[in-house]
Amino acid sequence: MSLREVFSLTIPLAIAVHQVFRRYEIYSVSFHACLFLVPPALVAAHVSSQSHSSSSISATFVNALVSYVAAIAASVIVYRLSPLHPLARYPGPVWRKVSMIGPAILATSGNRAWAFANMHRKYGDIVRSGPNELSIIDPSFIGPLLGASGLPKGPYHVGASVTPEHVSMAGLQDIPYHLQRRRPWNRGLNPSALKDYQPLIVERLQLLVRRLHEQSGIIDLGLWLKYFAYDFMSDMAFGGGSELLKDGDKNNIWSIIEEGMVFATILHTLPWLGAYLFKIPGSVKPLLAMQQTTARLAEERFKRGSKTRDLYYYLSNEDLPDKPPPPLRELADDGVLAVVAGSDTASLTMTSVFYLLLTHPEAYTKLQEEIDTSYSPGEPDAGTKHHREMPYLHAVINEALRLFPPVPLGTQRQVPHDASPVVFGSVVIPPGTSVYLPTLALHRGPRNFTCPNDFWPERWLIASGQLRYKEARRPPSLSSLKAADLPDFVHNDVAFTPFSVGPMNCPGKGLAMLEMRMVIVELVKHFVFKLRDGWDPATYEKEFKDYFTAARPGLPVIIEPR
Ligand code: HEM
Repeated sequence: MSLREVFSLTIPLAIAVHQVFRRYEIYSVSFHACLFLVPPALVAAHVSSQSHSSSSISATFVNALVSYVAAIAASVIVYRLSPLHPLARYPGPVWRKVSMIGPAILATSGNRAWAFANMHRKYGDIVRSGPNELSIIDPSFIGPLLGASGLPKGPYHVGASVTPEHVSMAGLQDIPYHLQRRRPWNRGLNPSALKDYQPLIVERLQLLVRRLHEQSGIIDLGLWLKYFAYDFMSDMAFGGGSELLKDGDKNNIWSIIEEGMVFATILHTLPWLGAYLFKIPGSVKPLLAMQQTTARLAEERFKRGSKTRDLYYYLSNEDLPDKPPPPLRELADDGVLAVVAGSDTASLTMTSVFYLLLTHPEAYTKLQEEIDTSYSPGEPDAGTKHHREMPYLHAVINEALRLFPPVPLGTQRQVPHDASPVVFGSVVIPPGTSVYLPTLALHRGPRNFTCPNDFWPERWLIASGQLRYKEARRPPSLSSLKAADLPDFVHNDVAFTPFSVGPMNCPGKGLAMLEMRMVIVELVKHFVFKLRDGWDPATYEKEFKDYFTAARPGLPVIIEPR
């Protein structure tokens, strides 16, 4: 039988299989193997049984397999670029419409969130950022898509999990199950739980201040903030167990987290790839190292039982004696969430705050004055009672979160495959579409914020009515203008989403804000920081990378006690 006859069977088969299975997202190697191997095997068996030629069944199978896979690939590409695709009406780069492989390669560079911002500048508010993915920066979509009646999480976390059953609470796509798993997190991060965590911050903060006093010359402030954040997170989540501030990072825990997040980001982009890589020993070593390390912390904590009311006290239902603890597997899967969400994000924001203060001396002086006025010299360390009277502190933190959001792209949502399309006016989001509302692009969009790329804490005071626009200190790009020539002041709070929005947003916001305020106040009270001479401040923005949570360069500073 000729090749032409083999093709006449495999090509229609490939097109039919593509049309049936394009509606499903199945991350199973054995399922994929059946899908790719069984049809060509059937063709080869059929052709060989009919043929009197001398070519072997294995040669026929190879021909059938190659033509079948090539026909599937062609069918996928043609369909994705065709006007028949449900997202055909949305603009976007062709390479993104064709496959997620290009976006996954881009993700390795850490420039994903910046690329989304650029894409929106070129293509507008709604961009097709993947074959079945939209990115939207029209802020009026934030409430409907993320709010109480919003969409479930997208499939991105599934790819970075050892199996689809080992997804942390943050990646659960089934809304009722997600909200059920979320309840103990809400209890463990509510204001009454925070009262128990506050003394832990104080203790670690005093140690941080002591350790910084012992340093001389140039230090990496970012590294010390990572040590602090990790030690505090260990106390808060697992009842202790980490001493980075005392001993340094001997077990390379921060490298384990940072390398693991790079892999996680690639697999977020190509969730099906995870199903393969987790089966190949050594191929996702950094990601496995991160997951195994964090799962071990959670398991050990669970076995120890609670000594204090830490986060796992709530996650294991120890606060609800009538309720049995959840399975150990769930507690272990959430370990990564406690560690990454609980330490990486807050330490990043504190580093951004100091970077911004040190590159904007006027703002640094203003914050120092506010802190010095609020806290009298003899006052006990690390009190929080003045936080409410410190608008500039709040403004500086917000501005750091705006310019350098710790989850730069935000998180993914998806219209379920079996749901109806989501319709807003003329915009239709078909079933199976993943959606991003990219945080960095929203935060740096001129339609949402005046001079969006400038560090200008005063904007928050103007927006809250505490300062008049025309009388406020201005950012460099407005400084030469007369008051009468100033552009309208734009400040769209809805577009400020560092902690996301709705019932699946960040439950750690209150804790993060408390921790960040306490640390910034204490450090500014105790030390004068100066950037190391010769360090190029542009490095920070250049090296601020999106690996789901953000990676950042070190912050080399000289410190002197005040
Ligand atoms: C500056 C600090 C922080 C920022 C900017 C931040 C931001 C975020 C964002 C954007 C999400 C995604 C929410 C979504 O999918 O809609 C998230 C989720 C989450 N964060 Fe935070 N976070 C911070 C600190 C913390 C802290 C200290 C904790 C405490 C452990 C925490 C715990 C969590 C948890 C458990 C989730 C998953 C929520 C869910 O899926 O229901 N975060 N965070």
